[in-house]
Amino acid sequence: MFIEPRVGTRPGSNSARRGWIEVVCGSMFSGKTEELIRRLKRAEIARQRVEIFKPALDTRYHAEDVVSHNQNSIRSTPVPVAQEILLLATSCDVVGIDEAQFFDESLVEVCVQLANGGTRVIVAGLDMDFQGQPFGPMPALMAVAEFVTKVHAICVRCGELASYSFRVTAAEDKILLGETDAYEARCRVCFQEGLRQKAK
Ligand SMILES: Nc1ncnc2c1ncn2[C@@H]1O[C@H](COP(=O)(O)OP(=O)(O)O)[C@@H](O)[C@H]1O
Ligand SMILES: Cc1cn([C@H]2C[C@H](O)[C@@H](COP(=O)(O)O)O2)c(=O)[nH]c1=O
Ligand SMILES: [Zn+2]
Repeated sequence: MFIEPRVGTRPGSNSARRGWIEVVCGSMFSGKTEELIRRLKRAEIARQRVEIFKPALDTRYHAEDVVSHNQNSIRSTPVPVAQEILLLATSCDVVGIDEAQFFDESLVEVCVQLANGGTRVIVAGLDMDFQGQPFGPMPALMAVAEFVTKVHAICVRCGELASYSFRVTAAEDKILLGETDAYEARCRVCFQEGLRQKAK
């Protein structure tokens, strides 16, 4: 379990407000959104000023709220491009960003600027797409983050830990919103087996 770091409390440490970046990544159904919501709600309990953003294109469960697969939710602001987060996140202590894989690379600079300015930034997103390739700005975000948490789903084929999101349809577009209608959480072995079956 992730325990929030207490910063600026050691003797001699710089007491200026410190920011940092946390990344929560993994496959679909691995609990990224649940973990994001858990961290953000704890920050709200601590009376910190929290803002949550998601890409406007993600309208799966709700136009505005961030909603997990088990229907846990938190209010959010949909934004069309990452730069808009900088305009909307002034004067908050904690910024949460869900479905980060859908933003372009400029999200990395946005997160760095926020953290440099003293904001705690928590980013959740898919580390790999349906082909097992790194997804959008996620690899670069993991590189610049102070904390990276990789969470796992359960492989629906064999019950092992799952790190892959297998697309059960033939669609080839990188972006295809969906749930269990279009994706299965799979382990490495079952994911590769699925790709071989598709290639036949
Ligand atoms: N194959 C699976 N493995 C683990 N959890 C699953 C699976 N399928 C459905 N779930 C549900 O999904 C929840 C996680 O949802 P969520 O946080 O939205 O995941 P993510 O954001 O990573 O897609 C779990 O608590 C569980 O109830
Ligand atoms: C693998 C993969 C996924 N997507 C879409 C499918 C869902 O709408 C989201 C992921 O949501 P989750 O909160 O992580 O379950 O991304 C996609 O568009 N392309 C892909 O390759
Ligand atoms: Zn498996």
